[in-house]
Amino acid sequence: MRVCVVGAGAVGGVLGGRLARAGVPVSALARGATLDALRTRGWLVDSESAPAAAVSADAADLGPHDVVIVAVKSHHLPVLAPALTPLIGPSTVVVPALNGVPWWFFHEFGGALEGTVLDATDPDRTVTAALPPSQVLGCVVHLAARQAEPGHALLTAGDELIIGEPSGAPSERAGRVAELLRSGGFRVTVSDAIQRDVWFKLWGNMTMNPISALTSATADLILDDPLVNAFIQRVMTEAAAIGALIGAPIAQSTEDRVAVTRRLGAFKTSMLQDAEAGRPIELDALVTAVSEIGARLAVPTPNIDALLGLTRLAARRRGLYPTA
Ligand SMILES: NC(=O)C1=CN([C@@H]2O[C@H](COP(=O)(O)OP(=O)(O)OC[C@H]3O[C@@H](n4cnc5c(N)ncnc54)[C@H](OP(=O)(O)O)[C@@H]3O)[C@@H](O)[C@H]2O)C=CC1
Ligand SMILES: CC(C)(CO)C(=O)C(=O)O
Repeated sequence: MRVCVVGAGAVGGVLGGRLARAGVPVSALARGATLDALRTRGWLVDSESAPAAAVSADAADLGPHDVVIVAVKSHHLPVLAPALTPLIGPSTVVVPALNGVPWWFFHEFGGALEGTVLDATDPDRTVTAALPPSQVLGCVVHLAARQAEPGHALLTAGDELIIGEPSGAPSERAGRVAELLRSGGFRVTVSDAIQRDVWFKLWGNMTMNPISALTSATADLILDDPLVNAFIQRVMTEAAAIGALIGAPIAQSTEDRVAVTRRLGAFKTSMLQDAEAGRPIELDALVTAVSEIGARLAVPTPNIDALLGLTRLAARRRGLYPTA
C-alpha cells in the first residue's frame, strides 16, 4: 500500500517514520527544513530511520496514493487542501490525523446537522472539495509527539489510534488501514462511532489548550485555580450538551475528566507550546467550531464564547491568529 504523509511534523513524522520502518513505502509532502531533512536522511522517528519513498513540496511530483495521512495543523488546510488534489485518486483513503472538529465531521453522521460544513474549519469549502468526505476514514490520535528538530519526530507518550467510517458502518478499507497502522506498531481500534471519539478528545483539549495559551500556565496551575477549574467545567458542560444533541454523548462527568488531566501534572499543552514558539494556534478547530455548532443548533454557549473571545483577542494581539 503506498502511503503519503502530508505534514511531516510531530504526528506525521511518527506515523510516517513508524510505517516506513515497517517496510511500507511512505512518501511525504513537506516544506522547508523538514523537506531538506527528509530528502537527506529519510524518515527519522526516535532513533530509528527509514528511507522515504519520495519527498516533495509539490503534490504533482508525488501523484495518487492508496492512503493519504493528513497531519498538518488544521488551520493550514483551507489554503493547502487545493494543492493536494494530485495525491487523491478515486480510491484513495484520506486519514486525517488532526485534533478538533474536522471538515468531514457531519458527513453521514445523521441528525439535524447532517452534511453541514463548518465555516470555522472550511470557510471557502476548499477542504471539502479537495479532500471529499466520502473518501475520508475518520481518525483520532491518542499519542503525544514532538519534533526534536525538522524531520526528527519523537513519540513521547501513548501509541493509540482510533479510526472509523464517518457513517459508523464496518468497511473493508477501515480493516485495511487498521492493519497498515498496526504494522507500524500502533494500537488501533476501529470505532463504529468515530464522531463520538472525536468529540470526547475535543472535550478535554478545547478548554485546557486555549486557557494555557491565554495564561501561559501549565495544566497543574490551571486546574489548581478554583475559579478557572469551575469555568473549565462550565465550558465542558456546554460542549457535552451539544455533543448529546448531535449524537456524540459523553458518559464521563466533567470532574472525572478534569481529574484525568490533573494526574498528568505540570505539562504544557500543545497550544501553549505553539504560542510560546510564536506559531499560529489551532483555535478554530478546537473552539470556534464548537461555538458555531452551538449557534447552528440555537444552543446558547456563553462560556464557550467567552473562552473563544478572550483567547482569540489575546492571540490576535500576539500575531498568533488572523485579524478579523
Ligand atoms: N503533537 C501531538 O502530540 C499531537 C498532535 N495532534 C494533532 O495533530 C495535528 C498535527 O500536529 P503536530 O504534528 O503536532 O504539528 P506540527 O506542527 O509538528 O506538524 C505539522 C507539519 O505540517 C507542516 N506543514 C504545514 N503546512 C504545510 C504545507 N503547506 N506544506 C507542507 N508541510 C506543511 C509543518 O511544516 P512547518 O514546520 O514548515 O510549518 C509541520 O511539519 C494537529 O491537529 C494536532 O493538534 C494530535 C495528537 C497529539
Ligand atoms: C494533552 C492534551 C489533552 C491537553 O489538553 C492535548 O490534547 C494537547 O496538549 O493538545
